[in-house]
Amino acid sequence: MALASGVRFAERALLRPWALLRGTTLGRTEPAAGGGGDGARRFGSQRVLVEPDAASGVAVMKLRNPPINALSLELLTELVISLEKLENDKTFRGVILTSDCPRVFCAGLDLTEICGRNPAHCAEYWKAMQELWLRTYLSSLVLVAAINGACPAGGCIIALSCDCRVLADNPKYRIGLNETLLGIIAPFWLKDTYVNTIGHRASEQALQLGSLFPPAEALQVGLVDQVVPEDQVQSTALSEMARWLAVPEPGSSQVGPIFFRSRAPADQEHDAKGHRRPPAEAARRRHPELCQLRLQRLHPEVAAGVLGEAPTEERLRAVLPARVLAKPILVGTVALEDSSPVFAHLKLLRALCFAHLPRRP
Ligand SMILES: CCCCCCCCCCC/C=C/C(=O)SCCNC(=O)CCNC(=O)[C@H](O)C(C)(C)COP(=O)(O)OP(=O)(O)OC[C@H]1O[C@@H](n2cnc3c(N)ncnc32)[C@H](O)[C@@H]1OP(=O)(O)O
Repeated sequence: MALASGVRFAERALLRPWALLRGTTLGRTEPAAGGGGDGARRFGSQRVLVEPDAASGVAVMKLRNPPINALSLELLTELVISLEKLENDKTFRGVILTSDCPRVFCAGLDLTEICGRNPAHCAEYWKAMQELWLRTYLSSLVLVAAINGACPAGGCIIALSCDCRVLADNPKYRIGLNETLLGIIAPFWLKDTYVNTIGHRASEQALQLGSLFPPAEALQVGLVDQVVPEDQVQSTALSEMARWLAVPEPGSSQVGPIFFRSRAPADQEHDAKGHRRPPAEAARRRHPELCQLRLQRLHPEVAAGVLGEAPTEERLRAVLPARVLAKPILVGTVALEDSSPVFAHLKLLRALCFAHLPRRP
C-alpha cells in the first residue's frame, strides 16, 4: 500500500513537475531595491531571489529558505529553474550565488526530505539534487559563490560547483563536506570534485573526518579563493566576477567547465543532425559518471528512515529477485535515465537493499 502510494506520488510529480512547488510563485517580477534603471528588475520565486543587472550581464541569486537554507525539494527545483532561465537569456554571463538568510549560506540537504519519507519521494528528491549539480557544475555561466554564512555538506557542494568562492571572515562560518559524520557517504563524483579543488591527501583526510574548515583554514587548503570581512563579500564577489568575465572569447568559453569538468567531447552538445540536445541529455553524455552514482553504503539508520522500518534481509528478499540483489546499485540512474516511477522506486529499493546485504562473490 505504501509502495503504491509512493508510485502514485512520483507519477503525479513526473506529469506535473510544478506540483512539487508547493506555494511557489515563479516568474514574478518586481523593481529591484534601490534600482529601477534598465535591467534593474528582480525576479525569481518564493525561495530564490534573482537581482539581474543587464548592463553588466551579472545576476545575483539569493537563496532564501529560512532559517538555514536547507535544500528542500522546493528550493532545489526553484534554483534549477532560475539558473535555466538565466542561461537561456543571452544577456547574462555570470551569476553570484549567495544567501538571503543571516549567518547561513546553506545547511545542505534538508534531512527531513530523506528520513522517514517513502522511496518515491527520496528518488524525486535525489533527482532534484542531481539536476542542480548538473546545472551548476556544467553551467555555461560564470558562477561565483559569495559565502556569507555557514556552508556545510550540500552547501559546500553548491560552492564547489562554482568557478570561484569568496568566504566571509567569521570563525562561525565553517565550510566542508561533513556528511560522513551523519553516516552519508559522498558519491565518487563529489569526492572527485573535492580532490580537484583541494588535492588528494587533503580530500582524503577531510572527507573521512567530515572536517568543517573555519575561514583561514579553508583559504589555506584552497577550498575558498578569498576570505574577506563580512561586509565585503558581495563587492569582492563582484570584482572576482569582473575578472572572470574580462577573459575574451573564445578563451572564456573554451577553457570553461566543459574543458575542465567533462570527459567526453563538447560536440556531444549536438546530435548527428546538428540539433541541439536537451541540456540534461547533453550533460549525461559529457559526464557519464554522473549517471553511475553509486551508493555503495548507506547508513542503516538513514536507510531505515527511508524505508520506514529496518529493512531486514528476509523482508527484502521477499520483495526483490535474488539476481537484482547481486548487483551494485546505480542510484543516479534513478534520477537521470528513467522516466518510469516504478523503475525509480525499485532501483532505490535495490540501493537500500545493497547497503544491507553482504556482497556476493
Ligand atoms: C534518496 C537517498 C538520498 C541519499 C543521499 C546520499 C547522497 C550523498 C551525497 C549528499 C551530500 C550532502 C549531504 C548533506 O547535505 S547532509 C546535511 C548536512 N548538514 C549539516 O550537517 C548541517 C547541520 N546544521 C548545522 O550545522 C546548523 O544548523 C547551521 C550551522 C546550518 C545553522 O546553525 P544555527 O545555530 O543557526 O541553527 P540551528 O542549528 O538551531 O538550526 C535551526 C533549525 O534547522 C534545523 N536543521 C539544521 N540543519 C538542518 C538540515 N540539514 N536539514 C533539516 N533541518 C536542519 C535544526 O534542527 C533546527 O530545527 P529546530 O528549530 O526545529 O530545532
